Amino acid sequence: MCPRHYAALAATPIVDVMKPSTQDTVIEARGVSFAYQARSGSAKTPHVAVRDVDLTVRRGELYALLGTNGAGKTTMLEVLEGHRPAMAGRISVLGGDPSDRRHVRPRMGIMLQDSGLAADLTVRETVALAGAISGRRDDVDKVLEHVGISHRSRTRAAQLSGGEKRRVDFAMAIWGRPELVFLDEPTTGLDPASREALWSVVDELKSDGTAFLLTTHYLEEAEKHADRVGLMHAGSIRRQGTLGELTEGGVSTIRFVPPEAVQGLPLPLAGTENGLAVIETRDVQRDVAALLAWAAGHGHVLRRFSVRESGLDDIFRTLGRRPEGQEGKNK
Ligand SMILES: Nc1ncnc2c1ncn2[C@@H]1O[C@H](COP(=O)(O)OP(=O)(O)OP(=O)(O)O)[C@@H](O)[C@H]1O
Repeated sequence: MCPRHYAALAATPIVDVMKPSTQDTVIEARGVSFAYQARSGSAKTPHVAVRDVDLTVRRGELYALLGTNGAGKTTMLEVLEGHRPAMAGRISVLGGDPSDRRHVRPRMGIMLQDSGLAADLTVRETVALAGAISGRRDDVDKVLEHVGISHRSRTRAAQLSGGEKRRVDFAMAIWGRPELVFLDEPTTGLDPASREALWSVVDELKSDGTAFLLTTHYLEEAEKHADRVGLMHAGSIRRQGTLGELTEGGVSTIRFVPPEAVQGLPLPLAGTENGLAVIETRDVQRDVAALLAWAAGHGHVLRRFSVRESGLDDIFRTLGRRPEGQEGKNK
């Protein structure tokens, strides 16, 4: 779409509901755009935060929407949650219009970046109240236990730590095991054990068929738990696919402390880093085998030997580099 088209977006908010392509499709977005209206000043050009995004999330799948700061991830989530009307494109969430609260509320859980808990309510009251409004049934004590916050059930929200508040937010989102859960940076502020506990609940619900749409800045969490990943920059999805598809053909690195007076390495050195020799490879298995055979044959011990596969962070670094207008359309 041309910039002039985007300039017209803010005048015509629409929610064009589409029929999902398959029975398993929980979220389907085609060509979705959203622009924030300029509030003051002479410039009336809206700020396009999401442009022409295609995205599909299927039953039992975790889709991670990753990207640079200000890329438009939260805005896209808010459109799909039904909190902001898309200004172009077509959407189906749970087979209907995400702004139709009666349709989606009983089937969808949302963990916002900052939910703003009522300071005066206890943990138990907060989760029970959110559960009652959700239209889904569950047992408050079981839910608190499930997310590891039952020891604070009688504590008022105002007295909770940041990480404890996140667990309460998570409890409200998964109440009643919804079909679809939005997680906006769910593990920010959680210690490593609490993160692991949250992911084990997500994995369990996923295996039961719950679909998740996640945003996070923790790439390693997306690498570990996402079935598919979309990488966003400046409002568009620049790359989209499984981790394998996204990292295919990427460069992996082998590192080790070079043996004294090393000579005749079977592979070229890419350089050294903090005293470690670094070898870059596109065929890890072949090159690791060659290196270890060489070391064994010459009686060398390769201390601190490690292999780092090409990952999302490698793609991330190149995200902002693609010239505007030349990026491929997401799948
Ligand atoms: N209420 C608003 N009014 C105007 N512009 C906004 C508003 N909220 C967000 N924006 C702008 O829209 C763009 C996308 O913001 P958004 O919060 O969706 O990005 P994000 O990818 O979630 O960022 P982050 O990773 O930093 O949380 C940014 O340029 C931001 O400044």
